[in-house]
Amino acid sequence: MTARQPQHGQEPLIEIRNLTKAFGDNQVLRGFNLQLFAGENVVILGKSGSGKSVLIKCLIRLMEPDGGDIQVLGKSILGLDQGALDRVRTEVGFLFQGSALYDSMTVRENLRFPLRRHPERAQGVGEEQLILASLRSVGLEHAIDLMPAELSGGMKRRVALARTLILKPRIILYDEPTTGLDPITANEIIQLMLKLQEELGTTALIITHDMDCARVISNRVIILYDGINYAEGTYADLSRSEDPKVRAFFKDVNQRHHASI
Ligand SMILES: Nc1ncnc2c1ncn2[C@@H]1O[C@H](COP(=O)(O)OP(=O)(O)OP(=O)(O)O)[C@@H](O)[C@H]1O
Repeated sequence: MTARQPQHGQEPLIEIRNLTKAFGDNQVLRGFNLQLFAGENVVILGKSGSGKSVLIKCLIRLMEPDGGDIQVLGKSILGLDQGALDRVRTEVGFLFQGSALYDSMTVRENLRFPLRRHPERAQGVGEEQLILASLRSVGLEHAIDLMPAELSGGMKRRVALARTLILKPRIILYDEPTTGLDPITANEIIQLMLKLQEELGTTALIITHDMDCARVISNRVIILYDGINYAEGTYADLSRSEDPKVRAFFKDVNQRHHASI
């Protein structure tokens, strides 16, 4: 399966304008811009320490930016109070790096957790039905009574994804979705992400180091370099770029490619 081409609507679901963030003298974001349109998978590539996590944390206000603006579904989120922010967060699901399941809870209880914070999502359907439907969408209905310790790494990632999906977010932020998985399991997660894009029409912003993931999943790639959106394009376009900083990202991939022909 390959990434479905999105229909670019008029309004981006997320728009980041001129975002800045520093820690003392360390100016991490220096005017980052991004538009995320309905139905697309956008990958942000950046080397270690370039500010990818800072960017995604600002996007859900786990961290306050110093300047710029972040609009989600047409509204600036920077001035929102906690209640309004919680409502926005039901539209923006976040898949944490490493799954972050509660170890002392079963899969069912892990999935019930977000519903307790947002009971309105289960109204008229019922918690159990939503939990089952969400597990079904990741192919893990049978794991409902298991504990996280009984799951493989790939299953944990899928349960975490089901927990994110249960609130039916329009946008999913994936933080390194394939890190720590073997190549076969990583590919299963990538295929699942594509299936969700296809079947549920989700829109995704994906932070990754994994060039295979970026190649397969992305409709568009943005390179975060020196605190800005340094380069942008399809994976295929960027992989042919003459810019030395962009080429550095694709060097290993291109070498592998040339070695195999
Ligand atoms: N809470 C913080 N306090 C001080 N400095 C921070 C904080 N969070 C991040 N930084 C700094 O911001 C910079 C960017 O960090 P960030 O974690 O966003 O990088 P990254 O691109 O996600 O890296 P990686 O790919 O290794 O996860 C780093 O120099 C880091 O030390």
